[in-house]
Amino acid sequence: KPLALPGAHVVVTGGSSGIGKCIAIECYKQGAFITLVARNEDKLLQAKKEIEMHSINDKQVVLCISVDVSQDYNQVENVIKQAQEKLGPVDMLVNCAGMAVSGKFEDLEVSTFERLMSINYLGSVYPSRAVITTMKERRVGRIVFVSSQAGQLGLFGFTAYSASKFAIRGLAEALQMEVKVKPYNVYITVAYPPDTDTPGFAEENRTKPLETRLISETTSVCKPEQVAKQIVKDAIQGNFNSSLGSDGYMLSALTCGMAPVTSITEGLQQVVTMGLFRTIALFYLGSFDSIVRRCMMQREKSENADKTA
Ligand SMILES: NC(=O)C1=CN([C@@H]2O[C@H](COP(=O)(O)OP(=O)(O)OC[C@H]3O[C@@H](n4cnc5c(N)ncnc54)[C@H](OP(=O)(O)O)[C@@H]3O)[C@@H](O)[C@H]2O)C=CC1
Ligand SMILES: CCCCCCCCCCCCCCCC(=O)[C@@H](N)CO
Repeated sequence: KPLALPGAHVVVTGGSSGIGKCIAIECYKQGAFITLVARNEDKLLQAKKEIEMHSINDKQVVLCISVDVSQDYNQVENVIKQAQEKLGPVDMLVNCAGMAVSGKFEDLEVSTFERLMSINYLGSVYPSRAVITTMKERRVGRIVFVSSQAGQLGLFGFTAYSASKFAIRGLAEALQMEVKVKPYNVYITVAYPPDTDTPGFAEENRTKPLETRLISETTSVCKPEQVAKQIVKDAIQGNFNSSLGSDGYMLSALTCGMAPVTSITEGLQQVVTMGLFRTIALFYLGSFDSIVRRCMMQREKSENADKTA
């Protein structure tokens, strides 16, 4: 039942940087052929070189495609066709292209809501839509969506980002029910990574509100290699949920809702731990509220000091 990566064609959107690049490396190390999809060509070529250093045989190929996954469906469909002509039908698609912008609701531009929804949500719909028919016909396939812990709970500063990451889950839950029926043999995975040390994370931190930073620090920053390993493992296995670390585990159990279970053990664990994790969550929520209150008082204080000065 697990997908065999040797010789498989894996497409990674956002594969030129951060988590996506590490996912590509992880698959390449296990013998896959890779298509990287992102916009900037220099970054793509740089990543290709880096990935190729991990080859395990001399047949392996890394193909680069420069396209914006969030703009035009026909364009996305065309580049996927090109990739399939060169490396064969897509066995696994990893939707990792995405970005985060944080700020208070009233401080975010309206265009930021549109942009994050385009990149994080529609940018996952288009490539998936372009590969699904062939996957169902061939009765082989994995589609991975990279959401976020911020796609499991809403938090201060992430009105635009959390919504776009929650949307991915709705898509994945619905799609999963369409494809999992045995004959199709297509499996959907949603990953919920914590803060991860990537170029995108460094960029996002330059404008992050203090509240968002302090609340996020509840979970520690992970290495992208570690996150990638877990995601690839869960995707190969066909697990619907992919999370990392003890807080990742707790969050996924707590927010399982009507998500499908992959094993009886997973279902039993959710049933047994739900009450306990909700209790723990209430304490976390209390601490988040007090962070927000403290920051507000701090701000008022410094504003008053400015006025008197
Ligand atoms: N780092 C973190 O803390 C976390 C990240 N995530 C999610 O993981 C994913 C990857 O994050 P991370 O590795 O940090 O990001 P990076 O910013 O390091 O990399 C983003 C990648 O996506 C590509 N990309 C961005 N926009 C588009 C687009 N419109 N079309 C095609 N490619 C695009 C970028 O290339 P280019 O700009 O050249 O197009 C780049 O390859 C994102 O979806 C993010 O939300 C989830 C949880 C935590
Ligand atoms: C039982 C309950 C356990 C509760 C644990 C709560 C932990 C909350 C922390 C939320 C962190 C959000 C990280 C977002 C990462 C991300 O996507 C950005 N870096 C954007 O890239």
